[in-house]
Amino acid sequence: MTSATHPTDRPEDHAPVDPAATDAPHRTSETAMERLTSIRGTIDNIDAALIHLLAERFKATQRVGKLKAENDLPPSDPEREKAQIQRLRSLAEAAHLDPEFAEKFLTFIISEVIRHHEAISEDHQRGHDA
Ligand SMILES: O=C(O)C(=O)C[C@]1(C(=O)O)C=C[C@@H](O)C=C1
Repeated sequence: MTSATHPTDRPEDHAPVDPAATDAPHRTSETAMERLTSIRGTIDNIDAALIHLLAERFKATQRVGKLKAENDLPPSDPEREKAQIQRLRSLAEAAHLDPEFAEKFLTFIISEVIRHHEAISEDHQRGHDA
């Protein structure tokens, strides 16, 4: 088997390569402050991407919240959450990210989503009771 087709060579199995994170010889002429600034540029780009991804995720979950309220479905789905946690823990392991952190992060986001679902459901009920 060639290395390109090896199952562990999928790009998603590796942490993204940050060229500013290495101590390659060609970078030794840079000062520590220049390197710090360069790495912080990468961090700022990643933080921006995370915000955009979270905004898209919350737009999708707002649609789920409305669908659930209109169809009398409960705000939370523990079985779905169990599957999501298992999936993200294994993705985290493959990406060399702490799976405990990945689980806490997902649980934190989902608890906020459930709060939104409950608010949508209460609004929906109020609309029907009025
Ligand atoms: O998939 C759902 O049923 C959702 O409401 C979305 C979501 C999530 O944020 O991923 C939120 C709450 C549920 O307990 C499970 C998953």
